[in-house]
Formats: sequence, C-alpha cells, structure tokens
Amino acid sequence: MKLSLGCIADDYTGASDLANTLTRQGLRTVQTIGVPSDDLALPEVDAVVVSLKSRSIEADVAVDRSRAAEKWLRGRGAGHVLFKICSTFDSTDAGNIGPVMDALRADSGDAIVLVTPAFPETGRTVYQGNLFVGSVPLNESPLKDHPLNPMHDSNLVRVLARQSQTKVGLVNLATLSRGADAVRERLADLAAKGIGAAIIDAVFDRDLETIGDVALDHRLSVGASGIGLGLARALVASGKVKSASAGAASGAPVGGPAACLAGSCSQATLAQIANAEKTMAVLHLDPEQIIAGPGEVRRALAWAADRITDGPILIASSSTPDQVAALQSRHGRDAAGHAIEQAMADIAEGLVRSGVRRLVVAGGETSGAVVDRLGIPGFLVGEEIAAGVPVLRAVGADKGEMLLALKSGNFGGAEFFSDALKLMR
Ligand SMILES: Nc1ncnc2c1ncn2[C@@H]1O[C@H](COP(=O)(O)OP(=O)(O)O)[C@@H](O)[C@H]1O
Ligand SMILES: O=C(O)[C@H](O)C(=O)COP(=O)(O)O
Repeated sequence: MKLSLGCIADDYTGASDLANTLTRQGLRTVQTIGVPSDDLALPEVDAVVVSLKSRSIEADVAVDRSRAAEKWLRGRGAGHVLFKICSTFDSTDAGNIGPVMDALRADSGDAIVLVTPAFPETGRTVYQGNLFVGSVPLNESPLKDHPLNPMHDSNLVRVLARQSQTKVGLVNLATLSRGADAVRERLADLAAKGIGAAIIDAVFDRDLETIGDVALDHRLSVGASGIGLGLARALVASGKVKSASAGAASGAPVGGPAACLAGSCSQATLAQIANAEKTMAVLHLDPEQIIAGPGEVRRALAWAADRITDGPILIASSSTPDQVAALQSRHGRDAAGHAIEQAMADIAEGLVRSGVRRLVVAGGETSGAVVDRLGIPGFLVGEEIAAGVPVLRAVGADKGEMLLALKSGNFGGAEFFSDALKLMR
C-alpha cells in the first residue's frame, strides 16, 4: 500500500470528520484507531487517518504519539502528512497544537508549515488570522465555554505563537486571492525571516483549493477538514490520485438494538439531546454520582436494559456551562472530565455486551474513551449524516459487525440522533 496522504487527528470525531471529507472528495480512505498493528488488514486506500486521543493530554505524550503515527504513515509512502486539529482550534496555551506541529515540522524538514482550521461548510472561516464560528469570533462563540479547552482568543497567530517554539506569521485573504504563486511568494518571505508557521486565511472552498495546491509543495500541513478538502482536490487534479466514487462503504445491515451516548456539553449537543426527547427514551446522568462511584453506571445500564428492545435510547452526561463549571470547581477540570469519559466507556461496554451494535457517540473525548474501551481498531467511511459526521463501519473489531457515528460536539442538525439512526441500519 502506498499512501498519497497521511493524516494524524488529535481526536476521534475530528478523524472521522476528515475521513468523511476525503472520501467525499474521491480519496479511498480508512480511519484507524492509533497506529495500526501490522496484522490489521487494511484495504487498498489513498489516505489513512490515524485517530489519536491526544488533544487534551500532556504535550510531550501528544508529541511522542503523533511522531509514531507520522513514522508509520511515512513508512507507507505518505509524501504529505496533515496534522488534523479542531476546526475551532481547541487547545490551551500549554498546547498541544504548537508542540506537535513543531515536532512534525522538524521531522518533515519543511521550512514553514501552512496552518488553517477553516472549514466553511460548517461555518469556520479565518480572516486576518481571526477564526470565526458562524458570524461571531471564536472567543464570543460557545467554544468559550468548552469544558476542557475553552477558547478566549480568536486571533490564531497569537494563539499558536503562545504554544509554539517557532515564530508565527500570516498569509491574509488578499494574498490568497492573488493565487497559489502569490501564497508561495509570501511563504518564502516569511520563511526567510525565520518564521516557521503561517496561519492562512480562508473563507470559501475555492480558497481551500488554492491552499491545497500550495500545501502539496510541502511535506506537512496543519488544519481541519477544510485543508483536507483542498489537499484532496489538489491530489485528484494533479492526477496523483484517481478519484474514486464518493460512495459510502457499503455492507450488510447490522440491525439489533441502537443506543446514543452524549458526553459533549456543546450548545449544539444540548439542543440535539432536548430534541431527541421527542423520539426516544433519554436518561440524564448525575455527574456527581458518576464521580462518586460505579452506582450511576449500574443505574444507567439497568435503565437501558428495560428499554433497549423497545427502541433507541440516549444516555447523556451533558450539562450547561454553569453546571460544568460548578462540577469542575468541586472536582477539578481534568479529573471530572476523565471520570465522566470513563463512565461513558463503561456504559458503552455494557450496552455492547447486551447486544447493541449500532452506537452514536457525541463528543470527541467521549468518543475516544468509548472506542478505545470497545477495542475497535479501525473504520470504513459510510454515508454522511451531517456535515463532518459520517456513518462508520467498524473493521477488525472482535464483536462482529458494528456501525458507529462519532459526532463532533458542535456538528449535526437539530434532529441529529434520529437522523443518524435512520442511516445506521
Ligand atoms: N456534566 C458534565 N460536567 C463536566 N464535564 C462533563 C460533563 N459531561 C461531560 N463532561 C466532559 O466534558 C468533556 C467533553 O469533551 P468532548 O467529549 O470532546 O465533547 P466536545 O466534542 O463537545 O468537545 C469530556 O471530558 C467529558 O467527560
Ligand atoms: O471540528 C472539527 O474540526 C472536528 O470535527 C473536531 O475536531 C471536533 O472535535 P470535538 O471535540 O468533537 O468538538
């Protein structure tokens, strides 16, 4: 297998988001969980997206795991590696985008790295280096209340510079609008001044195509699904990849009971949970009881056992920002987050043990905990449920056929949970 594109994603929902984009742009793509073991039978693909749960861990561990993934991808022929981060640049001043980028840039030999989280299809645009979520700057969006990575500065040149060892520059929209050669000239100017990374503006998909053209001159880029779209279109346009049908990975229906787990506390997910109350049984977990001990997991599994054969269920730990802040003040941000992630994994394990083979998970860190606990080594990309969220068909799992959807906290429409289950048969 000789890859045309290797990708390292810092969370599992972001990985499936990118795998979805690449697939729809005609790249045969597989999403792996971690660096695949040699005995994992991978299909002939153009791109591999290695999912890591590295967004919110210690920076040095994130660097080590990302470099191991890069080594595996380069070893299978990937001339270009995309470090996939969140379209809302989820990170803190302690990292991990900057430290991982610095390490991968050193490995790649690139003088300068293009960086953009733009993903216009989901309302993520960058102008003068400032990230907008819909019509508001990042620091005025719901991401300011993220439980683990609250975002308080929309200026990504500043944000990345605080995390990185290298100086960070800007390629603005005016330069981008003059085309790929103008971007190349700007990058050369910045690199000549010792600047090792450049935030690049992007507002429309056509901007991403220009970025993708230029990015392929390099061995590394950093960004979200938008730059993935640009890279994919550039690979196809250059003839380096023969565009495959954008069709979903098909397979036999899985059937059986279906369940949804929500650990995301995003505004979008809270609304989706409220809407799901109209179509399925919903259990709201008590976060305090989760932290207190295993009783809340046992209660959830007993609740599920009474209902799972009657129709889909949803179990949510999600709370409002004020409730999240109060819990964190009592127990600590990381401790609370970890405890709840592990409880969701316990519940997922119990549901699968009881026969669930169709599982929707809302939240990137939550998805990481759940998928790791289920021991699923990889996914094929199925139909798109909503922008950035595909149906995933597990490959290599020891539990037989499974369908999952790993929903980025901020993605999906109002009826996402029922929309997903309609496509997960
Ligand atoms: N009620 C709650 N209070 C505090 N933290 C919570 C609560 N429910 C979930 N969490 C934690 O919040 C974090 C949500 O992150 P994640 O799953 O990545 O969602 P998103 O995709 O919205 O970022 C996880 O660490 C999760 O365990
Ligand atoms: O928003 C994106 O680019 C990705 O889908 C992503 O990284 C989502 O992360 P989340 O933690 O699930 O919001």
